[in-house]
Amino acid sequence: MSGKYLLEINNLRTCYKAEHGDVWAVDGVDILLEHGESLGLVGESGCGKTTIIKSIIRLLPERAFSEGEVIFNGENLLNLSMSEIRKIRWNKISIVSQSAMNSLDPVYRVGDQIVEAIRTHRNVKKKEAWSRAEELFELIGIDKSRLKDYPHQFSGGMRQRAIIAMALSLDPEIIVADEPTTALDVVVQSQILKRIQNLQNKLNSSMIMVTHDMSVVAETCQKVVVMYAGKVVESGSVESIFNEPSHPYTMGLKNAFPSVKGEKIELISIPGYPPDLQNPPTGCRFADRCPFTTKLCLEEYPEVVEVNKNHKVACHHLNKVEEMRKLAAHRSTWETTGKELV
Ligand SMILES: Nc1ncnc2c1ncn2[C@@H]1O[C@H](COP(=O)(O)OP(=O)(O)OP(=O)(O)O)[C@@H](O)[C@H]1O
Repeated sequence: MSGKYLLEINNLRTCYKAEHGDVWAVDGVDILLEHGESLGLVGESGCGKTTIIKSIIRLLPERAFSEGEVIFNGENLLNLSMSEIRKIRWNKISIVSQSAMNSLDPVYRVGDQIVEAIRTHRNVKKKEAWSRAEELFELIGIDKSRLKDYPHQFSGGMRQRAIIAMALSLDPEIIVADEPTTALDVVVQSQILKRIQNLQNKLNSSMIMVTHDMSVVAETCQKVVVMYAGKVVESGSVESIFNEPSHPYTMGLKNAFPSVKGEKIELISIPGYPPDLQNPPTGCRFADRCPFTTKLCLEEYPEVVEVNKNHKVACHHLNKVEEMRKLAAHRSTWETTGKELV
């Protein structure tokens, strides 16, 4: 273990080479993850969240490449050979993905699949691996007798918990949960998120939670990174970002999801769509959807400024942030997108 950070992503840029031109889906992203910390990577569909994860563990398609640094335990993962990266994937950085529920093989008992996963990476006897699987089922709250069941005998929520057990089976240093609960109903979703959070605390592993839902982040994370169109627009502690959102996009995202504390707030969605990443604007990428856009926003990409301890924002209008916050809470504000309101 070296350094303060377990994972340090510096100026990560990832490009997909498509027929009609290059798509820089991730464009200059910095992320710092500390030991034992849980970080929420949040933003609308298509903003580059999954691309960041695929870049970290080098699972990009052939016609894609990354630049920059992804330092994990002192090594730049982008420079490792495929055989070296395979030793890290799953073993040290494990993924619970969007489609994980379908990744259990229907013809094998769930327990055997966990045992198999453990024994592929660790030189242990079957019996020892089975005890580990029992221990993990206890941790995720499923009776160990159910290890003998087939996946179809599990509910969706149980299947997802079994996948989490599998992801934890090798004591990874980082658990990446990529939209782990989107396919589940709200009640099960909340139970699973609580469980993930408890487990992460108990095991003291670090976590990256990828989601489009701000309330999921509020429930499970300590730190937040808000992405928009391939760039980080705001990052900081959950308290800081929720109490004092400083980028209009974060303010908009907060409006769009029900409060986890159950406070009644009016849900307001952000009108419009993110820009085409094949031809991104020169200025702030959120400018054409932002109610506070000025000429400067259209012309120059804003610098990242630290507004509070470890709370960083890329917006030209931080001098009027309080006024923006007040206005952003009203639906009418978002109906005037593109007109200088402050
Ligand atoms: N294989 C690919 N070839 C070309 N472009 C791609 C490819 N995969 C993703 N993209 C583009 O990269 C951008 C980022 O996609 P990515 O899947 O990382 O976003 P995301 O935030 O994870 O979205 P979602 O929440 O929908 O998964 C999108 O504009 C997408 O169209």
